[in-house]
Amino acid sequence: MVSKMSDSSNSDLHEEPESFVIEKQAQRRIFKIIVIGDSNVGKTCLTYRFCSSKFPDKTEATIGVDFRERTVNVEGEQIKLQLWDTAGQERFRKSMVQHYYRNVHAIVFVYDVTKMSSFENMPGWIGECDQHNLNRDIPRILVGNKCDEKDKIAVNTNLAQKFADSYNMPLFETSAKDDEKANHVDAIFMTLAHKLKNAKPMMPPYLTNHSRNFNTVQLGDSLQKRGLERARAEERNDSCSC
Ligand SMILES: Nc1nc2c(ncn2[C@@H]2O[C@H](COP(=O)(O)OP(=O)(O)OP(=O)(O)O)[C@@H](O)[C@H]2O)c(=O)[nH]1
Repeated sequence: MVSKMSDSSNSDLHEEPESFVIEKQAQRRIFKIIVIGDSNVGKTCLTYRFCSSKFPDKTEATIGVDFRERTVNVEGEQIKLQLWDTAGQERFRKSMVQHYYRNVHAIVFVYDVTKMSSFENMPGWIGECDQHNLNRDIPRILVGNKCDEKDKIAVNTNLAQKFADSYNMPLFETSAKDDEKANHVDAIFMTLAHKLKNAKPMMPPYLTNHSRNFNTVQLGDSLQKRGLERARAEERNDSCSC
């Protein structure tokens, strides 16, 4: 069973005096990344792969949210990525939803490449972020998981890429399960870490004002779906032989 909280650090702090370690940790920037998408797409496995460097033996549907952390070195700075692995099932999300969306620094949207409905639901997840006033400028990444299931692929790369482009997000197709893709999973989160490091300096989440109000315009459902429709239309044009 996966652990609720793990911190895999690549720093060599163990050899430093305790007071120095505490001081260094106090200065360390923490970035909150939420991982969202349908139930069963592999959010828990992806975050576990990144934080514990392995595929979990067994997982159960996430209830509310699980947290995992990993400290990474980005261009000489130790930054802590705090991953919020959110429940995909509506009944396990309800009570926690407000907490997910506070003080978010980056978002990872996950779908299952073997399940078209999980991709088709992406506009809904993006819409949920908009409804909670998440700024469109915060880094976002689209991840198609379970690429190891080569015979079952239902969402082709071209369609996913067009969709990602329409939202200005990078697309990563990967597998939390495939050991050979472990570096790839790391690359996804490290891409975000680099983007976050170079963003404006931010206060750690525990120092920010939780009741902050945002003025982002909320987008309607129809606008959310337009990205998916546009990706589909462009794909039809691409595959037309005329
Ligand atoms: N083949 C394959 N199976 C995977 C992969 N990642 C996850 N799985 C399996 O997919 C199932 C769901 O994985 P989870 O990580 O629990 O999915 P989740 O998105 O966190 O689900 P919720 O907690 O309900 O939101 C499990 O049986 C995993 O073993 C992958 O990369 N490849």
